[in-house]
This record gives sequence, structure tokens and C-alpha cells, in this order.
Amino acid sequence: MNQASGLKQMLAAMVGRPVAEAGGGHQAEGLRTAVSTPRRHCQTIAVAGGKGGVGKSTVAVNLGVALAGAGHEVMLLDADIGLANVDVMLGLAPARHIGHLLDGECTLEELLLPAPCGLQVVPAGSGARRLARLSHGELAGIIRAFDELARPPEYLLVDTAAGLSDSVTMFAAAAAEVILVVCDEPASLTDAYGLAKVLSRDFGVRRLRMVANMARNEGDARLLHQKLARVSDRFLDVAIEFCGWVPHDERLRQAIRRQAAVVELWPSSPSARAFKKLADAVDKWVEPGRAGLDRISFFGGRTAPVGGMPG
Ligand SMILES: Nc1ncnc2c1ncn2[C@@H]1O[C@H](COP(=O)(O)OP(=O)(O)OP(=O)(O)O)[C@@H](O)[C@H]1O
Repeated sequence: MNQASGLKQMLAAMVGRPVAEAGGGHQAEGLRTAVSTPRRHCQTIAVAGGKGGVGKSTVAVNLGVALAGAGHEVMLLDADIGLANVDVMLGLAPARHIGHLLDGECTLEELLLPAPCGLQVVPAGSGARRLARLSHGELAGIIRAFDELARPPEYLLVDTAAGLSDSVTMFAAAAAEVILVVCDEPASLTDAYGLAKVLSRDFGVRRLRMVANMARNEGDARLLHQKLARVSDRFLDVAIEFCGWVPHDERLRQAIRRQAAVVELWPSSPSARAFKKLADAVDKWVEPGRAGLDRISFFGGRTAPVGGMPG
């Protein structure tokens, strides 16, 4: 079995199964989970983009703080495992990280770090080579751990790594929604297209959202979206919807240097206003197909593909 079909079968095998039956691989067996109680609906949104440096973590952090500031319960999983930066961006000092969860040394709830406006962060851990090379079973174990939260949040944001690794595709495919963060650079567009291609072709994802980051104005942001959507409409079986834009903003850089969310530090700055608008838009997303879902599942009702992995 090649690696890709192993991943695909892992996803297919896990849809809808209780944790005990998930078969997430022996590496994930050490996961300790908290006692679960009845759960509420949770919207899971992966923030991805393919290319490094386009602003994925910036969008994930500030969207998270904006949603939390609007009164929602929000968790942010730093899924750039092994190269954590959400905790650094928010000036948090995690004592434990995902590696401890995988080793069965703590529950997911014990990992949660309080961040501004009530946001809760699941830190990724940094500098351990082992964390950068997690197996499918371990990645699946992380995803399944959220099913067992005693108190699921309203929103779970997942900040994915750069590239097209299994970790990126698995976390993105497991989320109910994926935001592609794109900026006006050829490599950002081609990498976002590459990710859209893998998610649609190999994981059956039929809708993605796009946020234009570091745009000059809404017109430019929409043009960028049109460039991506035109190609994806022609060659891929996935709709890429425009869902907002964030201007290039020096205040945002200053906030990052101060290890704070611009939304909290300078709420009236252009980027903070854009993040609040984005949070409003996200809060209006309707999920008719998934209405009534009563548990956190990255899989959120999306079926994984069956049969052979396309070449
Ligand atoms: N709208 C913006 N205005 C100004 N600077 C920005 C904006 N968005 C992001 N940046 C800057 O771009 C840099 C990269 O951002 P960020 O770390 O969020 O990217 P990333 O896509 O998560 O990168 P990686 O994949 O390497 O983790 C940061 O220094 C950040 O300050």
C-alpha cells in the first residue's frame, strides 16, 4: 500500500466511527481523552494556503481572536506541528504540546492555553524532529481527540503548515471548511491551486473559501480571487468562493512583533477591521448539509474517497 492510499483509507475508515474503533494506528494509542458529555455543533475551519509566509497563522490567530471577541467559544489548533508559531505570535508560554498528548501524558483539555478574548490555543510544539514527521495514525489521533472534548467550542480553527504534506491535506480535508489564504504573488496562486487540486481530487472537497491577504483594496482582492477561480473552475471540480480580504497593514506587523493580535491591540486599524468583517462573514456561513451535527469531528460529515488514489 503506498503512502497516499494509506492516508485515504485511514480517512475512509475513520468517518463516523467512535474513537475506540477508529484504528488510528498504534502510534496514537497513548492518547488520553477526557470523559465526554453531550456535545454541541462545532464549525471546524482549516486555514491553509500552500505557500509559506502568505499569512495563514496571522489570519488564523486574528480570526480566532475576532470570533472570540464577538462572544463565541473558539479554539485554535496550531497544526504546524513541530514548528509552532501561534503560541509565539500570542506571547503564550506552553508547558506542554501536542507531543505530550500523543504520548498519553495529558488530555487535549489539559493542553488548552488561554489566549486573548477567551480564545483557547492548542500548541503545536517546536523543534522536535519527531513532531515534524507524525504518522497517519498520529495525525488521525489528534483529529479524533477533539471528538472527546467535554465542552466543544463553537469554532475550531486549524492553522495548517505550508506545503502539501500529509499533515496539511489531512487536517484540511478533515475540516468542514477550508480558507485558502492567498496573496498577490505567482507562487501563492500556484500553491493555492495545487492544494485545491489535491483536496478536490483526492479528498472530494467541493468548496473552498479564499481570503486575499496583503491586498491593496477590495478590487485587487477580488481580481486575485478571479484569477484563482477562473483556473479552478476550468480544471478542477471545486468551487472557490471569495470570503474576504485583509489589507497590508504595518500595524499588523507591529502587533506581531509585540506578540499580540492586532484585533486586540489596535482594534480600529485597517487589518483589525478586516478581521472583524471576516469573522462576521464566517459567522453567517450556513452548513445545511451538516446542520444538527452534534459533535466535533474534523470529518464533519464529509465523506472520504474510496477506491484507488488518482495518479
Ligand atoms: N496583512 C498583512 N499586513 C502586513 N504584514 C502581514 C500581513 N499578513 C501577514 N503579514 C506578515 O507576513 C509574515 C508571514 O505571516 P504568517 O507567519 O502569518 O504566514 P504563514 O503563511 O503562516 O507562514 P508559514 O507557512 O511559514 O508559517 C509575518 O511576518 C506577518 O507579520
